[in-house]
Amino acid sequence: MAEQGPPAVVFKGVVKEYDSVRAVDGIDLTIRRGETVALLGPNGAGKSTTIGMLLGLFPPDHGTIEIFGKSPELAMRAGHLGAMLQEGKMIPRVSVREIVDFVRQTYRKPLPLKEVLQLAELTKIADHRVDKLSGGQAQRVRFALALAGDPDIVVLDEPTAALDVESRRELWAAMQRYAARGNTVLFSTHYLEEADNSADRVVVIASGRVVADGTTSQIKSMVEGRSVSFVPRSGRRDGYELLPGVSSVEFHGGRVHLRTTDSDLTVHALARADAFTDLEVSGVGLEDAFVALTHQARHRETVPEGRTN
Ligand SMILES: Nc1ncnc2c1ncn2[C@@H]1O[C@H](COP(=O)(O)OP(=O)(O)OP(=O)(O)O)[C@@H](O)[C@H]1O
Repeated sequence: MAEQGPPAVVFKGVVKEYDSVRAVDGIDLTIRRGETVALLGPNGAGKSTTIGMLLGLFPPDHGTIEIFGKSPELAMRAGHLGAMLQEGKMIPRVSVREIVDFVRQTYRKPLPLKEVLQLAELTKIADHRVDKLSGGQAQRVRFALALAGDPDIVVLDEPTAALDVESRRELWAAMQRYAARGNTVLFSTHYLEEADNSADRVVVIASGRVVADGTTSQIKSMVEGRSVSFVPRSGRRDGYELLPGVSSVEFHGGRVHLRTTDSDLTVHALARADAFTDLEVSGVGLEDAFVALTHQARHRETVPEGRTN
């Protein structure tokens, strides 16, 4: 689809500090209209702070943020943004239909009630009381409230935290229905699998910076190679770094874990030395890529200026 007008979101050199903590440390990020983007990072990476500034809840200390070319405050007032933040208590004694309809009516151009209920998969439980719902159903109600004003962009801060697998699946299906209408979605998550399954693009944040940005397969390929692990036949713990292809060596639980750029060469050399039992060779998953990228970012931080490794 051709892009019309300014991008959905543009961050330029955005910095936010709390006392001595630099929560966001120079983020540059453009999100195109219609993209579904996962903001992926460990605890304390700066995801919630980034989302808070995007929603205009507090301003950056440095840099600029534009939503469709407008400031976050103006974009929020114009109804471009819908948000689902981490946990909020449900009002007791009202039904799903009543709360969704109430919130709809606070907007100038809300989505039809029937459509909101369908998008969030709430039609069957529209008459249930909101304080009697399961965790997953309650999250879908929060999602419906974020959609009620028909926003162009919906922002979800760790929407599936504390949900079971089935509830997560239902919430992602609801989100994908909304994205399929051409809307832009930005969500934060710790669940690497969710980013892999649900997002067009993954932005990895560590220590307040973007450390990787691409499709999940691009991010995986940034951490090249495969993982080879085995139980050493002789109990030997040294010399593995000299094997062909090997880029790192770790020991856990009685096993040797090698990362290698050429698993065939590495395994042949191990076989010639009759060095292993219980061999496993696997590709690098997003989990491994994420840990390695975060580690690289931390390493760069601790390397004195002028050094390259
Ligand atoms: N109000 C605040 N006052 C002081 N420090 C804060 C405040 N909010 C966040 N921080 C700090 O800023 C850093 C980034 O926090 P933030 O909540 O943005 O990360 P996050 O990636 O969303 O983490 P989580 O996944 O745990 O929610 C952390 O070091 C955090 O302790």
